[in-house]
Amino acid sequence: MATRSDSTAGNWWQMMPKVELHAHLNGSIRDTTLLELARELGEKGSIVFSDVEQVIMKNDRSLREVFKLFDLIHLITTDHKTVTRITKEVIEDFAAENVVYLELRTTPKRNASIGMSKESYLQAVLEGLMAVKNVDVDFGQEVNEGSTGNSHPTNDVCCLSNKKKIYVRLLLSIDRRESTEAAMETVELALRLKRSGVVGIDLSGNPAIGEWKTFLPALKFAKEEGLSVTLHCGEVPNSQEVHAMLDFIPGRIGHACFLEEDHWRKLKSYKIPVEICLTSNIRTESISSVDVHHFADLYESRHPITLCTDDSGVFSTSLSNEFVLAASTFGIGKKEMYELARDAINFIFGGDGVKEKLEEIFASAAVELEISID
Ligand SMILES: CC(C)=CCNc1ncnc2c1ncn2[C@@H]1O[C@H](COP(=O)(O)O)[C@@H](O)[C@H]1O
Ligand SMILES: [Zn+2]
Repeated sequence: MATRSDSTAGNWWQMMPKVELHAHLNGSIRDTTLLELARELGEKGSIVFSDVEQVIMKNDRSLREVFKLFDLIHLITTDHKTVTRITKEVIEDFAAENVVYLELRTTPKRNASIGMSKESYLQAVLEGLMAVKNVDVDFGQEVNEGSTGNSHPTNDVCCLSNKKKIYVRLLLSIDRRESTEAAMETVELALRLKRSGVVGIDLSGNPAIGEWKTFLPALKFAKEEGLSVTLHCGEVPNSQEVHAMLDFIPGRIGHACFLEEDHWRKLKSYKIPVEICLTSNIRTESISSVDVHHFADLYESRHPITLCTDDSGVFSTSLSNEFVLAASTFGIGKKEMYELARDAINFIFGGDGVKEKLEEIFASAAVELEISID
């Protein structure tokens, strides 16, 4: 894998504030970290390092291979200490390229052999947010119930003025391998952690596995209880499921690669925002080449869209890189790309207070970026 700090992204694109709404924690892991952890496990004899190295270093991956890689990543990363480390690094990496608001999603995992429950997995993620040192992280945690003071403290409230700041909110993913009960457990966990920055639920995992009716009760419950929901939708051809997903009217959908004409009509009439992951779709061959990507049609028809990385580590990309790719492929100017980045504020699952702050950040960045906003 190439490194994710991409020299082609250029400075202006890195400087531009960005909103990332579709990033999987374990897919955003630094490849240097993944290799280091794999080497350690190899030395302990738990895995054969050279086998792992081969899978990690492979650049083009089919859908099946991507999910094989995820199983491997989970084998390497899933203990509390490592989850904390990865979370910390992922936040630092996004903040370094001026992502100012990040909705980070992850699948709470249970691993009885190391005493891990879905809840303790999430605690390890929260510790990762707290562990970030070089950036202020506002993760929406309400510490002092009933207090009229700052209900959104950061990891380090003492030094706010000197550091970059990133707003981070969490989405808990339901894996398509899971049962209705397991999905429900994740939603209940999300509800318990609402005060710790969890704002919604995602449905992801291998799209060739699982049935919509298995997840629907948990997703309905999430919606009824005020959690926002985003769905991986149309990653493979599955007309019935796409219809059912759109009729659920989720807060957003991701990918939308295999939608047919009547799906597009429905999507547009419901105005459901789409998380666009260009590099991911090309790498997994869901879309044959970037110039025929549905981004173009959605952008031209002014449908709500937002550019995202999906798995910046696995697909060797960055959000700045996704903006460069869209701008160069579709011939879109900097001002329009800035507007695309800014308009993603409308589709975040975080509250109105955060939206206002983000509007301010974008407005002041416009001056620096020499963008004149009307
Ligand atoms: C192959 C292909 C179409 C990839 C597109 N992208 C994805 N589609 C569906 N689920 C995903 C994708 N990328 C990551 N995930 C989910 O996110 C997990 C990794 O992050 P985490 O462990 O939840 O922190 C994966 O195991 C998988 O369940
Ligand atoms: Zn995804």
